[in-house]
Amino acid sequence: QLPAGWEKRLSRSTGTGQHYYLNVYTKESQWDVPDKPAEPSGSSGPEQVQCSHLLVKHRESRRPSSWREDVITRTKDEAFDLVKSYREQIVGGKATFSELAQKYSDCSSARRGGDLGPFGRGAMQKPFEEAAFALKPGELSEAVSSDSGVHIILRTI
Ligand SMILES: N=C(N)NCCC[C@H](NC(=O)[C@@H]1CCC/C1=C\[C@H](COP(=O)(O)O)NC(=O)[C@@H](N)Cc1ccccc1)C(N)=O
Repeated sequence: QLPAGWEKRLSRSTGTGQHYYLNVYTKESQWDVPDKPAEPSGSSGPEQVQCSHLLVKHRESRRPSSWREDVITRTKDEAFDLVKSYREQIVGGKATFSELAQKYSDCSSARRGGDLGPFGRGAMQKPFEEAAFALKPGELSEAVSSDSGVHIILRTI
């Protein structure tokens, strides 16, 4: 008899008829026979987060163009330096995240102060997702590099 919240499943991948155990709440699976009731919230943290971001693109960005500049030629290093200076202004209270995102973000979300709305895992590029889901609400990330460019991420919810 399994503890509450677990289902015993037959593994198709191993083919040796091995059983694994599925947490019916989080859909996370494990090989070991569970010895206590399944936790409703998995170890992968929140289901969804809401974030704003400020994106500085560079010449190696997957799409080196934005509403701000038709052809973006700054180098990746210059993008990192810009993002760090924006982060310092925000942390130092010289400007708000929203003001700087509206002025400087190379993402169309700039017009909404960088707000991306709520998203779950799987929506954003991996480096962006990992950084976003590691933040607590209200926390500001360090510079994060994705194929789009260099971001700072503010988790709002
Ligand atoms: N809400 C979603 N699910 N929208 C799809 C996100 C696709 C996702 N995007 C990213 O991972 C990066 C990080 C955040 C923004 C972003 C990239 C680009 C800018 O970079 P570029 O694509 O020119 O390289 N901005 C966007 O996508 C915008 N539509 C985001 C947005 C704008 C306004 C309102 C809501 C969302 C991806 N898997 O590529």
